[in-house]
Amino acid sequence: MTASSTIPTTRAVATAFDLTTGLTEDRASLKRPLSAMAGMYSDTAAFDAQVARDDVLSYEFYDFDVPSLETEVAYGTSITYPGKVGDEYFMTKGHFHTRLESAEIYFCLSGQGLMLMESPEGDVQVEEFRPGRSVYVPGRYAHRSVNTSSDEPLITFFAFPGDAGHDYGTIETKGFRKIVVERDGAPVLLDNPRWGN
Ligand SMILES: O=P(O)(O)OC[C@H]1O[C@](O)(CO)[C@@H](O)[C@@H]1O
Ligand SMILES: [Fe+2]
Repeated sequence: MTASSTIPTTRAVATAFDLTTGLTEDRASLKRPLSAMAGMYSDTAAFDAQVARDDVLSYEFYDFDVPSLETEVAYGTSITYPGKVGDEYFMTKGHFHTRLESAEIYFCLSGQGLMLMESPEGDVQVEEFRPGRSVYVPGRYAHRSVNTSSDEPLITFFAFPGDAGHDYGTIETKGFRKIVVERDGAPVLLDNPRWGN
C-alpha cells in the first residue's frame, strides 16, 4: 500500500475530508469488501453464507499522501461499517507494522468501537473508540479496529511513521488472540477459538 521511494516529499499536501464521515472527494479509498476478510472471522459458515448473500463493503480507508520515509508521516481516514458475521462485529483485517517498533495514533471522529491490540509475546490491550478520543497504539502491537455500533460507521483519523509498512502475514495465518462478539447487546472480549490455526 505504501509507495516506496527514497526521495522525500517536498511539497505541502492538503486534503479536505468530512469530519463526521471521514470521506473525501480528493482521493480514492481502498475498499475491503467482506470477501477480502476470508479466514478472519471465527464463524466461517456464517461468513460464507453472508458473502454469498451480499458481499457488502466492510471497511474502506484513505491514505492521504502515503509518504514512505522514516522522517515522514503517513496519515488518512478509516471507515469501518456496522455489521456482524455471526456474533462478531465488523472489523479491519489488522496488522503488525513491518518495522515492528513503529507506533500509530488514531483519533475517533464518529461512531463507537474498540481498538484491539496485541504484542508478539501475547500481551493484549483494548481501548475504546468514541468521538473525540485518541488511541495511541504502541510500537510492536498489532492493531485492529472493531465497530461495535449496530448502525453507525466507525470513523477514525490515523497517522504513523512513513516507513512503518504493513505486515499482514501473522494475522492472516494465526489471527488475533481475542475476538469481539455481541452478547446481550453489548461487546465482550473472548478467547479466539481458532487462534493459531
Ligand atoms: O490495514 P488494515 O488492517 O486492513 O486496516 C486498515 C487501516 O489500517 C491502516 O493501515 C493504518 O494502520 C489504515 O490505512 C486503515 O485505517
Ligand atoms: Fe498500522
